[in-house]
Amino acid sequence: MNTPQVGPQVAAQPSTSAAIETRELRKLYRGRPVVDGLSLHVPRGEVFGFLGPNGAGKSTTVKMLLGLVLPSGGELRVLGGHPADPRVRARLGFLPEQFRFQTWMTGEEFLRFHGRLAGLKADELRARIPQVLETVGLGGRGSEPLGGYSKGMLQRCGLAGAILARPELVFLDEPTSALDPIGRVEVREIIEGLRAEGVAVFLNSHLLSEVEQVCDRVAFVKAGRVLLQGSMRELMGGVVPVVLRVDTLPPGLLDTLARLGEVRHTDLQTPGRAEVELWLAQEDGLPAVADAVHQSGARLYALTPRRPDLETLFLDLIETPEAPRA
Ligand SMILES: Nc1ncnc2c1ncn2[C@@H]1O[C@H](COP(=O)(O)OP(=O)(O)OP(=O)(O)O)[C@@H](O)[C@H]1O
Repeated sequence: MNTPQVGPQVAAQPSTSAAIETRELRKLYRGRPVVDGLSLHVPRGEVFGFLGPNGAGKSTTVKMLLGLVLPSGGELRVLGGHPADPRVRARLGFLPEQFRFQTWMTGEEFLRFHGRLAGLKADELRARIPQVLETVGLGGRGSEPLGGYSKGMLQRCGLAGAILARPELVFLDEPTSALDPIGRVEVREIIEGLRAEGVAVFLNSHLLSEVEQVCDRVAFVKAGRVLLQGSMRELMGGVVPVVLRVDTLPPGLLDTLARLGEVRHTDLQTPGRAEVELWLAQEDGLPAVADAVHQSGARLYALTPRRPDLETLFLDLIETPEAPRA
């Protein structure tokens, strides 16, 4: 796949408004709240991860943001307007999790159909379709019927459809569920390419490692409420987890490390090798850790800052019965 050129050529309403803004958004099904006072803020050009357990209300939220489901209460603005407005809708892209394809169409026909619905002209589509097929790794396969595509190819084709009309905001619902590891990396690159073009991406994914790598900020939802939202660094309370690997732990080294940060885990299972996970208050603490190891006489083999671990945070939050509300 190539880095996409998908940014808005001419923004319909160039604006400083947020990509998504909701306040106390609610949806009741048969009197039961499934989205229950959801307040979100997603700036333009940001990749936003929307996380939560099954049934948390993620898809319902996305449907409301797309104007496909009517909210029961609260406010929402998408690209500064309402998603029911065709001028706003034309600037949105969407890859649903359960895509139903017209299997008798070829990939190109499918994209032409969606492009025409999005208001693109025939000559624009002639240039644009091969471009997006190339971007999603389907270059040269567009003339084949969708009925003969693999699951991964169909998901790539759906992604091509989502970015075809150069949207300013793209909703991707589990965009890599059918993809192999190479495909996942490629989709990550596409998302990064979208961000570089100033396109906002709203990403629903259960693959937390994927979200961790690509998202600027995330929100955790449970039972239709946001438990927490912020940048990865903010969510971790600003700490920098580091892993250090040494040949041995001389007496006193662990105490010194505990004065520099919080020792979270030690692994002394392997002879001739010790690993310590240390949470530092800031990155500036790293040289002092290296000095402490050196002064203790141990040999330092690795000192690796780690990105915050979303999975640990997710499980902590989701499993806490009365988790705090953002
Ligand atoms: N059309 C509907 N009618 C009645 N209940 C619905 C409807 N759509 C969703 N729900 C209910 O709303 C709740 C939230 O569903 P939703 O699909 O939004 O969750 P989700 O977070 O996307 O879940 P998953 O991760 O499993 O896809 C669920 O309990 C679901 O049964």
